[in-house]
Amino acid sequence: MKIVIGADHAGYRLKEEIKTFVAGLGHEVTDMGTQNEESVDYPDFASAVCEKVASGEADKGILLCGTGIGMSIAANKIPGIRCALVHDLFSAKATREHNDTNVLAMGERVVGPGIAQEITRLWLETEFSEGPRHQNRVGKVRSLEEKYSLHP
Ligand SMILES: O=C(CO)[C@H](O)[C@H](O)[C@H](O)COP(=O)(O)O
Repeated sequence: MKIVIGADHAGYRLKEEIKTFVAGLGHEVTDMGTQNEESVDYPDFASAVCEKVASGEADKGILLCGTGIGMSIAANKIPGIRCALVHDLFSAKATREHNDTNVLAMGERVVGPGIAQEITRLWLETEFSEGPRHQNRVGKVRSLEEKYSLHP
């Protein structure tokens, strides 16, 4: 898969770990920065990553910041993005199966690199459950996006 990854200063070190890990799984990884621990603003990197996913240039995105919260809030503002903030293996699997998430957010100040790698592996390898109830619900999420982008 084509994976695009990005982080702010508080997620930079975890980004470097996850980038190497994902490339080692055989995926093509594009790094949208940041490239050091100097203070930057997470929405800039959330949008850089999510625009590539929303346009179809990348299959999935991974975002890292201190908590993952700011990244996930910003990512979910972008049409076509379903981003999950995940810090456990159960949610990593469930959010692919139930929500068909296309962006994963994690917090470097919350989880260590070992669990973050296993979350990433499970999230990347889990398919969306094609069951009609999940398709229906994801369809309703898309409808909300259309409704509120027309009537902010
Ligand atoms: O989620 C976040 C903000 O909601 C991120 O954790 C940021 O990385 C965090 O705010 C950075 O904080 P800092 O004090 O500027 O390092």
